Amino acid sequence: MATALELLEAHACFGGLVQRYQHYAESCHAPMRFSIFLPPPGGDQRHPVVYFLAGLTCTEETFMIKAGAQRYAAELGLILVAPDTSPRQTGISGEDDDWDFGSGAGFYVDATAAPWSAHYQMHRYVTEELPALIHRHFPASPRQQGICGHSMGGHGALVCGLLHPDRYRSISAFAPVCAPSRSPWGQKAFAAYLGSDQRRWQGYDALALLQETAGTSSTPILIDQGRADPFLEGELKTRWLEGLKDDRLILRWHEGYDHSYFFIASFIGEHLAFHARHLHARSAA
Ligand SMILES: N[C@@H](CCC(=O)N[C@@H](CSC=O)C(=O)NCC(=O)O)C(=O)O
Repeated sequence: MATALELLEAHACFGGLVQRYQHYAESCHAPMRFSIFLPPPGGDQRHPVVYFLAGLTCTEETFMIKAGAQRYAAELGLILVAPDTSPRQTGISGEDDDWDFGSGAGFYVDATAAPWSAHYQMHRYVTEELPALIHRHFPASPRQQGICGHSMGGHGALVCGLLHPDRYRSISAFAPVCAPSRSPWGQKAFAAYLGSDQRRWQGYDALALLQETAGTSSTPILIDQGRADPFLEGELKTRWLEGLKDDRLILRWHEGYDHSYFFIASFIGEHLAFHARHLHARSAA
């Protein structure tokens, strides 16, 4: 049976449309919300899709409201999809106690440890259930998907893209948590969602996956990082990527930029152009 989509709001935007929806997610056994930007319609044309995974404390609204991405997506003919960052109101004890854990902090993993495993299946939701739903209900091209994210969502974008090279043709990230199994945010989340066996964490660690897939995957990756980001040394570990010498990876440093959406807004146009270049190239191939 096709999933019912409940429209929560809709706004005209740059000749296209921003909409926000709620639906029941089978993977999370919970209602989930997402925002979508649909570019101006072009006949029967199906559009490439860029998924944006937001960071800690964000919702499905944050990117659509703060990043200023719609002007670029309208020009490039891209659909943008921004899911919420976790299931909410699941009834799990303590889910709302911390800003960096539980609600708003799903870390884009499939939890294996109780009680989180009952609902926190964000990896499957983002990589399987949501794309299937988007392709069913919107003029999206299933073979032209890119994925982008910020901070916790930057980790999510790198991990989803690296684990599923067949599903995502381009990957980009702003200030990603590059090695969550060695950062306090990631360690707190992974210990609860995946259990204490740290070998399991490696499957969701972008740095480990970059090393593991070097030479076997060619998905292009763009990462932007501000040098004035207060989380750079403690949480993000972006400098560790510099040693990789990975041909897939473009890592750009920006003097004076911090961790905020002002940083994202400054470079989102270049990220979407990067995705459009690779996704449109695929359509022609
Ligand atoms: N509340 C925290 C800061 C939370 C924060 O900075 N969240 C970032 C993502 S951090 C990594 O995933 C964010 O995107 N916030 C939303 C926004 O609108 O800026 C604190 O007080 O330190």
